[in-house]
Amino acid sequence: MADVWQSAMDHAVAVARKAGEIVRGALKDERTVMTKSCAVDLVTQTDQKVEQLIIQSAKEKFPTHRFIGEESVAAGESCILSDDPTWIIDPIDGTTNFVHAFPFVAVSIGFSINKQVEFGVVYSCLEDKMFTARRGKGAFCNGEALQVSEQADIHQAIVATEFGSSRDPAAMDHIFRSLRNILCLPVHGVRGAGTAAINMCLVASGCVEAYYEIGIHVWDVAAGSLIVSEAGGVLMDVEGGDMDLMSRRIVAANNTTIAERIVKEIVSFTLQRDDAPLQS
Ligand SMILES: O=P([O-])([O-])O[C@@H]1[C@H](O)[C@H](O)[C@@H](O)[C@H](O)[C@H]1O
Ligand SMILES: [Mg+2]
Ligand SMILES: [Mg+2]
Repeated sequence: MADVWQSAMDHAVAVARKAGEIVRGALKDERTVMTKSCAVDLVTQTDQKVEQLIIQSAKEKFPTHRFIGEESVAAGESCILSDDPTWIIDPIDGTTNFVHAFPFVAVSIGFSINKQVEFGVVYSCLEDKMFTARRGKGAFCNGEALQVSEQADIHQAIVATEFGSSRDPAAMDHIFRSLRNILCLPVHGVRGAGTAAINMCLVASGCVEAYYEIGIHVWDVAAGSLIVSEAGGVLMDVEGGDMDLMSRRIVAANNTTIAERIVKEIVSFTLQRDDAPLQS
């Protein structure tokens, strides 16, 4: 049988590369910065332009597909994951990095069918690394197969996380308590690239053992989640159990031992789900 989703994946790779060129070009110009939910939740015209490019080009080729895009949702579109083929787009993951020219910025495109990610594309545009994964077919970086680290001892691990873009004092409290717990296990180190998608690609590449965060959105992690699992890693909720793409929480690790050990140390909290009904 013909591989019906391959042409969508090929298109995602091509448009992510084009988007990356736009991002690299925009770094040469002054960037106009706007804010969304709070003073540190940044967006630029490049985020919006890149999202439009990805959605328009995919809509032309695949008119029946659905789209969830970070900047479209910010503009009031709904964020419901249905069983239909759906493109889940973060046009610039790492907008704060982009604004400051901190060199980790990604274009992230996940594609789901029946609420399951079928392929994921993360283009780390400043490193020129194209991460791809297809369900059941492995994960790759610039065509080379990826494999997670074999480390099972948390004391020998590097763990990635982020502070996110909320400064809600109660949430910060939980975040710092989790961070302290994990640092003091001790682990070898804690790192953060400033982009959820690249952190997940680092797990898939075997450079860090795990990444966790509470506060991410579906567009930050849809593509990366498949890249991690196809590289042999595992996904979990921060309280253990299955990861839920719309729950805004994730643990992505090289194996279950490391994931469960991290879960024990996370002081969890809940946020409004991505698919919560829009408030009028
Ligand atoms: O806003 P954006 O740059 O696309 O995405 C953000 C980045 O991935 C950041 O590392 C993470 O901490 C936030 O939770 C995300 O929202
Ligand atoms: Mg993002
Ligand atoms: Mg973004």
